[in-house]
Amino acid sequence: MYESANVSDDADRTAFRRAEKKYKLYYEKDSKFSRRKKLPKPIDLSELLDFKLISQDFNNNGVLPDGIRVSKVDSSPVFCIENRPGFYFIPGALSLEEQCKWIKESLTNFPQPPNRTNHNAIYGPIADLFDSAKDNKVLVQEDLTNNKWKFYEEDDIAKAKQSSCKSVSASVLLRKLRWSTLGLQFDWSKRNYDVSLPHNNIPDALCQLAKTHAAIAMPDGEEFRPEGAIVNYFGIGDTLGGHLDDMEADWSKPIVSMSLGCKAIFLLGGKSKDDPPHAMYLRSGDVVLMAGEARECFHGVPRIFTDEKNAEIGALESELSHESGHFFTEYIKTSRININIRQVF
Ligand SMILES: O=C(O)CCC(=O)C(=O)O
Ligand SMILES: [Fe+2]
Repeated sequence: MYESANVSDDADRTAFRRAEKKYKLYYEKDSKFSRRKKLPKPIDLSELLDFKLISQDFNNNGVLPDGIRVSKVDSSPVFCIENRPGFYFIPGALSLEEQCKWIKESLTNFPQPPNRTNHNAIYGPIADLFDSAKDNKVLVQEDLTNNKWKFYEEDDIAKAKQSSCKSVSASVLLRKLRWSTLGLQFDWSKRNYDVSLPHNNIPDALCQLAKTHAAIAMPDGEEFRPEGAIVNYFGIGDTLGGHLDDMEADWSKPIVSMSLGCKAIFLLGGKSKDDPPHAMYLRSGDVVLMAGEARECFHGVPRIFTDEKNAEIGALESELSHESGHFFTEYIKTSRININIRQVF
């Protein structure tokens, strides 16, 4: 599912694949700037749905583009796409304060054991990754036979080098953090929930937030039960390939998906990858729900924007640096985090 920049694509077999390729980050090859600074190739953004603009237009003039409906007009509107029943878009659902809170949690607490991350397979459980990165620590392999790793102060690293232990800096590991799992642990190798793995419940505040936003997509009289969540971390050039989330038992229940940090392009395809996808922006604070038929639709993230103009995180950056210092801000300047919350059973 995950890809990094510079991976060459297969043939453009499907409409979904062609859209992924259209929006993905490629760099100019022969730019005169190329030796100093890699220059992203320009892309055509004219076909993107922009729910922030749609929302402004709706609030000011009561008009909607063809094919877009409003599902509920409460304090803020929830938008639907006519030919994608079960898909809901809530622009700016999270306040700046909420965005800051969940960015910080995603970097500090969510990757803590027993929650699993993409690093588990190589290093085993890693505690305190964020603080260790902040303190310039280095993870050193202490015991080759049992694959045991431990953080050391940078100054102690000479010892490790002498004894030719493998080592990797915490800041590199933080940059390479691609996912963590909350609540019931999802096993990516088997693409299944492994209920035998130790786990903590999803934090109450996150459950409450998910329940509130899920309500509009829930079958009448039922309340959403958050049981598992996957946190995706995107750096420059990272993408999430077209996929279905089909390991949950009851597809009438929504996946609640929150966007944090740099703006992204989201592709919502149909039930076949041959169906041309809708492309739309996802900004920090947007919430998307996928329930019912939309659970059967291929979707993915071919692009995040990390340049100042397109990332659209000015307000978030100043709020975050104001309340939490520059380390979180530096991370989020070139990153996007997505928290998607699921009812598993
Ligand atoms: O990053 C996103 O917005 C989508 C994430 C997603 O589809 C997933 O984790 O299954
Ligand atoms: Fe997904």
